[in-house]
Amino acid sequence: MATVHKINEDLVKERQKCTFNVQELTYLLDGGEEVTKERREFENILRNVKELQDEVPEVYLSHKERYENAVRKTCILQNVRNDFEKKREVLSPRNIFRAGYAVIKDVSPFFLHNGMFVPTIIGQGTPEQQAEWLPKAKAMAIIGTYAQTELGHGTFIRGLETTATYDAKTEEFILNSPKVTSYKWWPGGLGTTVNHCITVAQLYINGKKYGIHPFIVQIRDLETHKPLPGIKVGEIGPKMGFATANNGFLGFQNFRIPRKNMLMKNAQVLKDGTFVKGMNEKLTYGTMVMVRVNIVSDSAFHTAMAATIAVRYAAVRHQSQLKAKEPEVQIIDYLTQQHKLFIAIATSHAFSNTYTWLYQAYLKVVEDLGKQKQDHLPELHALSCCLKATSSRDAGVIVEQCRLACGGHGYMASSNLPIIYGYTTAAITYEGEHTVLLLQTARYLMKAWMSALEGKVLAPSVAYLVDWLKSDKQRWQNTPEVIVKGFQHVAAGKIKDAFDAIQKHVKAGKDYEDAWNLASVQLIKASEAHSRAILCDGYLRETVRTSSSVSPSLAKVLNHLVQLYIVYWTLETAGDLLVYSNIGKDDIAVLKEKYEELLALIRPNAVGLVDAFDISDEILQSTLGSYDGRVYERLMEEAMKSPLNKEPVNQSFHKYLKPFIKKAKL
Ligand SMILES: CCCCC/C=C\C/C=C\C/C=C\C/C=C\C/C=C\CCC(=O)SCCNC(=O)CCNC(=O)[C@H](O)C(C)(C)COP(=O)(O)OP(=O)(O)OC[C@H]1O[C@@H](n2cnc3c(N)ncnc32)[C@H](O)[C@@H]1OP(=O)(O)O
Ligand SMILES: Cc1cc2nc3c(=O)[nH]c(=O)nc-3n(C[C@H](O)[C@H](O)[C@H](O)COP(=O)(O)OP(=O)(O)OC[C@H]3O[C@@H](n4cnc5c(N)ncnc54)[C@H](O)[C@@H]3O)c2cc1C
Repeated sequence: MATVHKINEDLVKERQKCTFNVQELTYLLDGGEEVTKERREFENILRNVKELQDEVPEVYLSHKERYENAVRKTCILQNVRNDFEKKREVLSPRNIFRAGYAVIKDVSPFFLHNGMFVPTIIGQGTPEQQAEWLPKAKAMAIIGTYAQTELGHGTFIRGLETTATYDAKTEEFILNSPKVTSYKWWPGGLGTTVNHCITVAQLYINGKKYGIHPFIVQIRDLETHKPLPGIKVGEIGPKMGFATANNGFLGFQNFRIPRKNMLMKNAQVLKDGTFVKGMNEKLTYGTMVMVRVNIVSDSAFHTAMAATIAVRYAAVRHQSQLKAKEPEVQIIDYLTQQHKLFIAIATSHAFSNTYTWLYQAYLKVVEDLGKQKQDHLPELHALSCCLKATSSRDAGVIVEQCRLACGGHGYMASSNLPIIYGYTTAAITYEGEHTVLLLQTARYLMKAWMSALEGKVLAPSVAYLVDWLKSDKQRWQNTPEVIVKGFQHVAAGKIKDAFDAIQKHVKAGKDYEDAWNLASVQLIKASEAHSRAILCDGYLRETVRTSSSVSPSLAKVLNHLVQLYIVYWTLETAGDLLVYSNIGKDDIAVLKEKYEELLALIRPNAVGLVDAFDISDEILQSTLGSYDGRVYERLMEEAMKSPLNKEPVNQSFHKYLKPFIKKAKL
């Protein structure tokens, strides 16, 4: 029987202080009691699968062993999931995503299968193509990835070099990688795991180029798993994180695939080689939009993980005295510590709330596209780009801040903060590099500004530009609503400045593209300010909306958090607000006090708030963040698992140290 340990006394006291019902918040964050129950049930089943327990911590395994262990466990996870779904409803994607962390300590080599391969078949395939591949893909009879990026190009996908040349005689496409730079590079699972992939390649028909399109390609034999003739595939080697994601490379040499393997929901190639244009060529980029929306939710979860670890640790850890002769204080009682941590909790809530409405906006666009309507696509693209960019970047900063807040122990692999940092920061680059996505949004903002000047009606997310042009700056008040308006004024002001900068360069004789480049630092600043205004506005609206349907005690805490988020960012961007809004120095002084008050109000609920994220110890994988707070015991237990502690004297002593010391004595 497993030993039951006492909960750390500080944590017991913290939980007693909590002023709201933790369970109620968990249900709210999950999207309902049923979702929480389903999640807990599934996590509980996984907890009891003996084969999923690691005898040796993964960190001590070699690169190869780690990968093999990840494949082994991912297969078990998939089987457990299949059994679960036979008896009950299909698990929600978010619940399966979360549970995955309890199994694979890092990133699953199957990650891109569910994350992008299946969604691309759904989003880019015709009904016939879906009927052919989806059942096999969903059952994992075929395993795939999304192979777009190449050694030479990740951002500029119109420049991809892999070619798919149509041969009307055989009704096949011939895939080729003409140069080293045209090799696919990065796709998760490609290294040694998958047997299929979506390959994004330049289409050629009768010598004419028709741009990039997605193709389903089988790359390995289903029986032997050997690469098929004409395929060169392998793993790209160790990275900063993503140790078990099995990222790979792929090259083609006259590799033939049938015509039906081009995903043809949008553009089509007919048997005779006739090219039929789709409604909008950018719909080929659809999977990326979906993933960018999802990354906002992932950023919320990664922030919640880091906050849970660092807040529980801060409640358990005592260090230094506030007053002489008094006991050492819990580090969570240092205001500077609260400053580092409470924003982490609020940020996770801000991203969850943002994801809720952004996902609905995404679903609406997908529904509209089904009716051949694409009016809201540019707005969704602009929103998904800047919110993916800002949420992943903020999450990276927050995770690192949480690590720093744990002092030396945060640097231990067993805290799990290094691994969380590895996959959080990867998201800043993948699925559209940070700056590049901000510039995509800026493109939309410049057009919106022009429309505003022309007096046109604007899409809701940029409607504030019209208000800004119409009215004088509002009289400042230190209320969340007026501060959000202030953020919109900052965004509008920066958008205008960036627009004017471009115009100035154009007037001075520059090409528009050069003028754009010369103004691009201002453009990304405008995009960032727009993101912050959207985040604050959406978070405030969602909180007001949910507050009416939850208990008064919970509504109060949610209100503290949203205020903290808004006031934190007011103080962080005070310089901008002073330039672009009516805020005064005195208002900032008042808000500094308000911020300190909010920290004090949140303090008694800090542990309750991270408990409400309901991240089990198996998912958290952290010596510092476990529910029972046995920080020191766990650190010691984990240290004892080091292979270097398995023998009293390591052989290197006899081989190297002893002769070295002897020589030194002579
Ligand atoms: C089980 C255990 C689990 C453990 C998991 C642990 C950790 C993981 C954590 C979270 C991850 C969760 C989910 C994620 C799932 C998978 C992700 C994993 C790995 C990442 C995979 C990848 O990275 S795939 C490759 C992604 N690549 C990119 O994103 C490339 C970026 N580049 C582009 O998108 C484009 O090239 C571009 C947009 C920068 C430029 O395109 P271009 O064609 O040149 O267009 P422009 O000339 O700039 O613009 C023209 C016009 O088009 C409009 N437009 C552009 N894109 C879109 C679009 N997508 N939709 C609509 N419209 C678009 C643009 O606005 C312009 O319009 P205007 O002319 O009107 O201005
Ligand atoms: C962990 C991880 C997993 C990944 N998984 C996959 C996968 O499964 N499938 C897949 O296809 N790809 C994958 N990728 C690749 C990823 O999508 C690309 O790395 C990403 O899109 C960035 O492209 P890049 O590497 O070419 O960077 P680059 O575009 O070369 O960026 C380098 C620098 O140039 C700047 N830059 C580039 N273009 C511009 C511009 N127009 N204006 C201003 N600055 C610019 C960028 O801001 C950046 O600072 C993965 C990457 C990582 C890190």
